[in-house]
Amino acid sequence: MKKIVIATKNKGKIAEFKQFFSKNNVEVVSLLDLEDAPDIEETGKTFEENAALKAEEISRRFNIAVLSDDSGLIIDALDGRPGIFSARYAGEPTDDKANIRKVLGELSEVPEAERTARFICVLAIAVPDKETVFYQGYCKGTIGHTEIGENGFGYDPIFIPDGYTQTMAELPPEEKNKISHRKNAISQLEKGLYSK
Ligand SMILES: O=c1nc[nH]c2c1ncn2[C@H]1C[C@H](O)[C@@H](COP(=O)(O)OP(=O)(O)OP(=O)(O)O)O1
Ligand SMILES: [Mg+2]
Repeated sequence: MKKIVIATKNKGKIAEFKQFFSKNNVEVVSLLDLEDAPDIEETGKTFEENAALKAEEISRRFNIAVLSDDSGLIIDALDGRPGIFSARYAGEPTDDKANIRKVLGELSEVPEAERTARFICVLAIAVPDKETVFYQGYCKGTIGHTEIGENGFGYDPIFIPDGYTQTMAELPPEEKNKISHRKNAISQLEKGLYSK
């Protein structure tokens, strides 16, 4: 079976990548499976820089091709925050529930029409001695008033995708994986790889 190494420790992302790649019969290997995988500091100023840091560090260290995912939530009423700080918005160590509380608190006075947001996913592919390439995907929606739903991860319980009345965390995983920023980035990646 073919393998793909993904430079992430996020179990939610790993589950989604497993679902995406299962249709190609590709086994997903993550940093949780590698011994001595480092914690990579995300010191970049953009999603691209952080995605590159993660993919290139693991690619160099193990001399293999690596995919990484840097993603986050961009809220219009918060001037794009939490953005690249999505994972550590309420401080470190990362706490999804605390991040959600902080966002809902900051939006408490913001009316319905101004609660627009989007998820972004930037994928980087690093190959030893090659230039890193990037693919991007978005998913637009609005931010709800309370957390609802048990599926997914991160900000899913407060994100209502456009065209839906439920939060992303209420959708079955197969449904999220048809419309998500991650799915849209994977589609760009497939287009990019197969058109060359
Ligand atoms: O589909 C999603 N549904 C809900 N929330 C999401 C999603 N996708 C990203 N997010 C949030 C979670 C985290 O707060 C941040 C990603 O931060 P990000 O640094 O890319 O990932 P991470 O630190 O969790 O794992 P890692 O860096 O090991 O890949 O955006
Ligand atoms: Mg991270």
